[in-house]
Amino acid sequence: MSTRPLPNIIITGTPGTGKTSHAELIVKEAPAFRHINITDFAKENDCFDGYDEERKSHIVDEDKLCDAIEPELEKGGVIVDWHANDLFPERLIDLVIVLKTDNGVLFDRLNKRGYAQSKIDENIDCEIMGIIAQEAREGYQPEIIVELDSNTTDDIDSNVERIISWVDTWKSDHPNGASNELSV
Ligand SMILES: Nc1ncnc2c1ncn2[C@@H]1O[C@H](COP(=O)(O)OP(=O)(O)OP(=O)(O)O)[C@@H](O)[C@H]1O
Repeated sequence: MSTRPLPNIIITGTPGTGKTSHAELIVKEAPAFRHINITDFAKENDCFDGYDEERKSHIVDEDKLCDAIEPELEKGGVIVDWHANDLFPERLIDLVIVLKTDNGVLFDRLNKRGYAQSKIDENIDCEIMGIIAQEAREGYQPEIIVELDSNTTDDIDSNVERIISWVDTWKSDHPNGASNELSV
């Protein structure tokens, strides 16, 4: 039976909420983890299926992506960084962090990136409606989903501290790792 010695954690949220900032700090504090930015991973593993001109973004072939990432998740210790979250196999995911940012703060971050107004509006609407948290609830058990504020750099520090402390608890609860098989 294959096991993972470290948990897999999804860091998700509307674009600009701070997924990459959190993932990078977690890996700095806990170097046994690997940060996988799904946009980069999809590019490296040829998982794109066309380009959305309107949104100016690549369309990901989710089946291909799942096939490519599954062996990585089976090894454990992956921090998945992506706005979509419910396509990763539930049996391989231990914690889902949904980052939330106040509208005004998010607007400033996206505006600073030079996003078109339509793209800013789309992302702010996504945040207001809680689309990403809803998606997480559809894909995973409620007890592994945690919503955290990401408005300030102090939030990043305290969130990362909380996540590292959760990892320590997970490790003591799973001295032999977690099973990669589906539990029935
Ligand atoms: N909690 C925070 N406090 C202050 N600044 C933040 C915070 N979170 C993110 N930022 C800033 O907002 C910008 C976007 O952050 P980041 O790239 O981490 O977001 P993201 O969710 O990974 O975005 P994307 O989905 O587009 O990759 C960066 O300039 C980052 O420094």
